[in-house]
Amino acid sequence: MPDQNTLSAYTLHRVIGRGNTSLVRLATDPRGQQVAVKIPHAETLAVQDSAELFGNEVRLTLQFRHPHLVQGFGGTPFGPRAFLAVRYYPDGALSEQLQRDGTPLTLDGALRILADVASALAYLHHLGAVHQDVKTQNVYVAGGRAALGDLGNTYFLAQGGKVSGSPYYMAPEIYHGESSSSASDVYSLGILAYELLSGERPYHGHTYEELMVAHLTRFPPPLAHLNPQVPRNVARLAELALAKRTGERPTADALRRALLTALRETPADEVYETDEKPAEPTTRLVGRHGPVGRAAAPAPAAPEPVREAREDSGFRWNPFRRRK
Ligand SMILES: Nc1ncnc2c1ncn2[C@@H]1O[C@H](COP(=O)(O)OP(=O)(O)OP(=O)(O)O)[C@@H](O)[C@H]1O
Repeated sequence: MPDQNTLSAYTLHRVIGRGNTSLVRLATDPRGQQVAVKIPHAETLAVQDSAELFGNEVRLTLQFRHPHLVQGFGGTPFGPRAFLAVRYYPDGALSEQLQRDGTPLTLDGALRILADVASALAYLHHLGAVHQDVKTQNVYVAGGRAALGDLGNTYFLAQGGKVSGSPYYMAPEIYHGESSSSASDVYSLGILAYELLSGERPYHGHTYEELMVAHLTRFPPPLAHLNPQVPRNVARLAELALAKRTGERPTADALRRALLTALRETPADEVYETDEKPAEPTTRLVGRHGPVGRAAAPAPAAPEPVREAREDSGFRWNPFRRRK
């Protein structure tokens, strides 16, 4: 069986997407299974910061393992043959799906996507990591279930990293140039919740400055006014997620529980079986946010060689085990 961490192991087919960092092609892996292969643009590799972002995405995608993070199969973080093979989503990103369909999600469909993203964030936060780029462009949905992708800006708090985000989703503290934290991800999740549950983003603006003013000074209308069907506790927590002060926001796990309860499920504790201890958060953080829409490079995370996640990853996620 060819080594899944070399690009030559994949048969490349048509281009399915193009982002700022990479070209994405449909491919078949050595087992004949369809995958999406991300290949960095030449310009990405030529600039150290953007090459590091791509390398970071490759390493973390292969390191983390969770049903609601886009699954990585193999990759090479650096060099002219750098690439990342991930699960293929025929409908593309959620942003594209929403634009194409033109119809809003059903209430349960939106609650489910949000519960899945909240679950992925709770996992990252448990490990001491911050995603920093929660938005519809980075959510992928298949069969109604969602996975969060694009870990390029993700970093471990204990190791420090550059703060970044996308202006429509960025928390007030990031606009202030302060450090990001799990609460900043929760804020972005709150924006996503508004968007999916009401069909509208809570804050608008044509420029970075207009969006900054909106995020720093305005409050969105109550979710219940926009969509009276949204369960009361979900609306309350989604509004709290948009609190200007980080300490007033709920955790991703509290949102996950409220969303599952609204879906008439009993939320179980998620147990993360891991060989490694979650990184200890530290107050020392570096960096300021970068230009609109594009992140500065995070500090490299765990200095591990790229591995096939399935066999080697230390993290084992077991949704069925309850914590005593
Ligand atoms: N796993 C996937 N399955 C299907 N389509 C995908 C997948 N990953 C990416 N795409 C398609 O490729 C496009 C570009 O991907 P993505 O946004 O991840 O690119 P990028 O250059 O790495 O990111 P960025 O623009 O944030 O730097 C997406 O909008 C989507 O249409």
